[in-house]
Amino acid sequence: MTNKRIVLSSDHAAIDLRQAIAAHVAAKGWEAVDIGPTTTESTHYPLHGKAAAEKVASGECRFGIIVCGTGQGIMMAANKVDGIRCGVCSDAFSAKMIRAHNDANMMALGARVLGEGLALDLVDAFLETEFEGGRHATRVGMIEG
Ligand SMILES: O=C(CO)[C@H](O)[C@H](O)[C@H](O)COP(=O)(O)O
Repeated sequence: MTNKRIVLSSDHAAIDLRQAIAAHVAAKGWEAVDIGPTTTESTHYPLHGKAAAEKVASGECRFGIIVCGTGQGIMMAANKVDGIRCGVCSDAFSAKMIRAHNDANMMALGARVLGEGLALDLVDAFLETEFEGGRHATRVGMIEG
């Protein structure tokens, strides 16, 4: 894989977890493109989900990992950007399957849902799983319309 960049963003609810994920993926050999925010001042998750999604959709980054309180709101915002397939994960099976069957290019996590250890395991499961293609490619194509 030539593009080893992962964009990370969050809202105020998830600064610490986002920064822990950035350090974790960098230690695994990825280039972490952390687009903030850097303070815990209250902000709006749609802005940060969209900004990260645009870096994936443009090809600048291979994957995106986005975090808010639950992961749900920032996932909804990211999925509004053409070409983005983002799922919220709280378990390792789903983190693998959104890659294997759905060719997800982004993952959303909930900082008010997950402990850091589990969140980092989910990140690893996502990044270490390849898309299986075949019948799943047909279905992913149907998502794109
Ligand atoms: O958008 C969310 C739900 O999907 C996130 O959990 C946000 O982080 C949350 O709504 C922020 O809430 P706050 O009371 O403004 O900190």
